[in-house]
Amino acid sequence: MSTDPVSTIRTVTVVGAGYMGGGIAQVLAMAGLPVRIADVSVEAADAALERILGEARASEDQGLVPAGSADAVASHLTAGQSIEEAVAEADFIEEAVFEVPDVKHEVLGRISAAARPEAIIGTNTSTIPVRVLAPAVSHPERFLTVHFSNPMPFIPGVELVAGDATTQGAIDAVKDLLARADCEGAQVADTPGMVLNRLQYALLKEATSVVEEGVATVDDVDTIVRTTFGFRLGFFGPFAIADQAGLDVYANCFSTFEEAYGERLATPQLLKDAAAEDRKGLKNGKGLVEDYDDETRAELIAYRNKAYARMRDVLREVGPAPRGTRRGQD
Ligand SMILES: NC(=O)c1ccc[n+]([C@@H]2O[C@H](COP(=O)([O-])OP(=O)(O)OC[C@H]3O[C@@H](n4cnc5c(N)ncnc54)[C@H](O)[C@@H]3O)[C@@H](O)[C@H]2O)c1
Repeated sequence: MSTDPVSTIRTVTVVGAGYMGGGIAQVLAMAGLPVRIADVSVEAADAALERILGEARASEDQGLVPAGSADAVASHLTAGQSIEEAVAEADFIEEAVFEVPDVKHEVLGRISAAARPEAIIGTNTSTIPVRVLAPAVSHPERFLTVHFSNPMPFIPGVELVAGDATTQGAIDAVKDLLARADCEGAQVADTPGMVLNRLQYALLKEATSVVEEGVATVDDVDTIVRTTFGFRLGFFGPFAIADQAGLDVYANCFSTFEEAYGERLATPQLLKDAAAEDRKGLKNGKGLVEDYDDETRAELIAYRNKAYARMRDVLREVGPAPRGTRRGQD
């Protein structure tokens, strides 16, 4: 028999209070939700609680989170005695144990057996499809991937993936929870690696090829990424960036890529269609996925310029990242 998942999440349990689970618990407790954590043992959960409270205090002392955040975490976060005890009353349970399907199956089975049937269960898996994990859960209509990013207290984006049975109500309840915690959820299809890691790993793969081919050193790759398109990514995604550069420019560049690298970097159909419709992006107001009237265009350019100018200020203030010892030179 199917059960409607809760429509408003008021209490949370995080199972697996390691690096990610600890950060997730911290952020949700900071947002004022009662949060319980559970781990392999009561000792592990207690130790995680101490660690999270210390991290919350340190973040506040460094001015990285609003004043009062550490107290909010201290008053909202508790450690459970066991997975079963910790999940019994929760509206939402987030599983954040090791990225090993068998371990996740076992833990999700225990969570679903002990939780209320209407409790929503999320998995923080980075790569495992929902359809692989859903069989571990009874009432799969309340199960979905809720993939937070690292370091959780500071990165707001969350990927959501519904399984075949997941109800829209469960997705909406999680989106509402995320909004209350100042996070932003985006729903994507059930594929290995989803969107974030597929794009991020594609970048690493191409960066590795560039170095292996002797095109650039690791340092030069990093410098180019940080100082050029990486600069834009805090504000815009790839489609908006293409519109701003000019779709005709992109089409010409893809021709060169296709000639050099073949199918792997061939012109995407979306861009071919745009060229056929004389879509040039911001320059003629006809973009890849949206059109821009003159007023929006002017506002967008002003926003972009302000964003990048401020980005330079932030980088000057924060300074370069500390470096380790280069391998082979120690
Ligand atoms: N580290 C990242 O950058 C990152 C980013 C996004 C998503 N994730 C995903 O989050 C999940 C957790 O990753 P992490 O980096 O926090 O790992 P982690 O090793 O820091 O934490 C895992 C926690 O799960 C606990 N655990 C393991 N088996 C358990 C069990 N049977 N019962 C209860 N607790 C158990 C461990 O004791 C540990 O505290 C993984 O699925 C990972 O892919 C990680």
